[in-house]
Amino acid sequence: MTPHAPMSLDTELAAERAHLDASRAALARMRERTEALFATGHNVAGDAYTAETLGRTLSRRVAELADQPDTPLFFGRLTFGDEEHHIGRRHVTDDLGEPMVLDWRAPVSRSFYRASARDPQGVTVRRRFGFSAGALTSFEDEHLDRGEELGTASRILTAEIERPRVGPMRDIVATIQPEQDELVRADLAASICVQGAPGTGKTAVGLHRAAYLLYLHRERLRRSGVLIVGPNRAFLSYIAAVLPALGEVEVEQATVEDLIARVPVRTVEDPAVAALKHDARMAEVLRRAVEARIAAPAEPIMVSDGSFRWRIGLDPLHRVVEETRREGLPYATGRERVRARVVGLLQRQAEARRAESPGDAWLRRMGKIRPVADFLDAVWPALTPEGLVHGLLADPAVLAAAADGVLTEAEQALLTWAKPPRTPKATKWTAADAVLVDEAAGLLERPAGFGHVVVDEAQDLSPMQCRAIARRSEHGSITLLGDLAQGTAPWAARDWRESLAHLGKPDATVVPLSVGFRVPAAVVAFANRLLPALAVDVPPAESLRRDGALDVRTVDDLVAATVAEVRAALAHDGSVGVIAADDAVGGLRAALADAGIDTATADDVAAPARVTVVPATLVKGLEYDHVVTVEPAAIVAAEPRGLHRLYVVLTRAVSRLTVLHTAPLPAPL
Ligand SMILES: Nc1ncnc2c1ncn2[C@@H]1O[C@H](COP(=O)(O)OP(=O)(O)OP(=O)(O)O)[C@@H](O)[C@H]1O
Repeated sequence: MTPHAPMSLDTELAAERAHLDASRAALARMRERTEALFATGHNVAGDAYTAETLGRTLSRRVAELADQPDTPLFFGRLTFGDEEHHIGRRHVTDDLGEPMVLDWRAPVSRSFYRASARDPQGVTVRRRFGFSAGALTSFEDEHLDRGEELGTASRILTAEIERPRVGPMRDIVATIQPEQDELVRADLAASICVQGAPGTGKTAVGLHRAAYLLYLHRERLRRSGVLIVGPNRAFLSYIAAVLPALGEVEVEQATVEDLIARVPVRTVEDPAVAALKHDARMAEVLRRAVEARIAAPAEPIMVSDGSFRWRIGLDPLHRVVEETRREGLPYATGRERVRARVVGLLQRQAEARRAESPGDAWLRRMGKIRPVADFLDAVWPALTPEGLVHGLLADPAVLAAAADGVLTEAEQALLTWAKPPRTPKATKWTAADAVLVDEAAGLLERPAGFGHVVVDEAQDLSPMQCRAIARRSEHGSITLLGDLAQGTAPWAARDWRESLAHLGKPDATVVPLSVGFRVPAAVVAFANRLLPALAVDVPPAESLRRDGALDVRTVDDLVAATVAEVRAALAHDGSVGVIAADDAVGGLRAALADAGIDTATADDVAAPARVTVVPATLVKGLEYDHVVTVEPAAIVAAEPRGLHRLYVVLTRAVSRLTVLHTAPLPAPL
């Protein structure tokens, strides 16, 4: 588009609306063309494989081209001298292939986020659009060439930040801030760690970075994949719609528990035992346990092969095992390497005696022939990850051998089962066992890795969980997002360097984010009173939001006060989150139901109910427009890192926070 002559605001708004309509129509035609191709795909493809690949590509493309009527197709416009570009969620071209809307990730769009009066990057005017329910309602211009710049004073940014929240998380493409954009557009090769106070946009940055990388490295990342790791299912369902809204429909989103689910978790165990199993020293114990399964050859191999007899003596067998061990391959690969080397020795004898090279069938037969199989089972037996962990925890002698000098005797005693289950199958595994089984699996075989992994709420990962992610990102990069102040797990990180080392990315840069977009200043100030007691070294948050309200009240009857507070909150727009200690949730839900107020659970983001009652342990990463926190003292008392939990709870509010208590507030407040 070329810029028009100066117009009145109304005419200009009308022109922009016309461009929006035309862009929507063009997008619909792009989609129709793809759908038509999809319908005829199997006719044009030469063979079944091509047809299937084409079908998959096209159906993905159809999904990517979906138009969400209530999200604007573009949200900005850049004028570079006599050139103009609308910036939106995806490329839209007219029938001649001319761009009508540029994808926000395109190189040109970068200036929309980064240009400033000081460094205009060729931009003369930056325009932001205001929207309501998909309709264009206003715009705001910054004449960068005249030194005009609104920064965070932008009305449109303020309106977006202060918008009453409802339902699942939305994308922030229209208002990504420069320091966020720098992280979003960091190189694929760069692993970064973002330390940010609550509501500084860490989750948003991680999701947009995934979308950006997929745009820039489409083919490569489609093959290797992008993974988002979040703390729990409620969180994952809360963020699930963001990437599809940006046209990215193929990103895997999982909890660490999903990722490592090789054995069913059927029971819980003593926290001290779990903490020990999450300790990095367990990696060394498991490594040694695997190594201990490799034995020195004790007998030569004799094979009868038709009229021939082959024999491999102890010396060459020793050399085969030693050489393979030194190569440091995953154990299962090593086993196959030993097999291949033994067969190679047989082959050399056969060639010498028969003066011809034996064929593939012979090689395969030798690989499986009894004496060779017996030899392998004796020196390099087949192992399963769960068999290995079972063997370790069931037998104090096996554990002692592997843990000598690594774990104390008391720790070893803590680990071994008092009543060992007879088989791995009969074992009632715990969540921490699953972590050990995954570590064992990584020693046996390298898991397929992802091209990029985004880890949210990373402060709660244990060293062993970090290692599980490291195995899946060995040849890729990571974006680690978290806040040390919000660490609630017993093994929560106190220092990002340590987590990064366990993640295999010791050199990643740690970048702070400190401007908060969620929590109003008054609420941040209240929550920040907890910081000195949390024993972490993090920069405190400052809020962009001057609005919002905080109300801390002593009440006589918690349940009645909660019901009354929720009823009052429902007079406003936006979601209401009631957050209480886990064991108080049932009672509050019942009381609200008795009062005729429908409630939802945290993992049901599509629920029509505006009120959600959330256990304190599930609320990490979520936000509600109005938060009612019930009895902070009970939240703190419920777990060892209860003050950290309370800090998380108090920083969930977007507009208003009400704190109701009967017991005195925890001391730091
Ligand atoms: N640049 C932005 N423009 C508009 N809204 C933003 C921006 N950055 C963040 N937000 C909004 O601020 C809120 C908090 O963002 P987000 O959940 O990503 O923060 P977080 O740092 O992950 O918080 P927590 O530590 O609590 O998990 C969200 O509603 C998000 O959409």
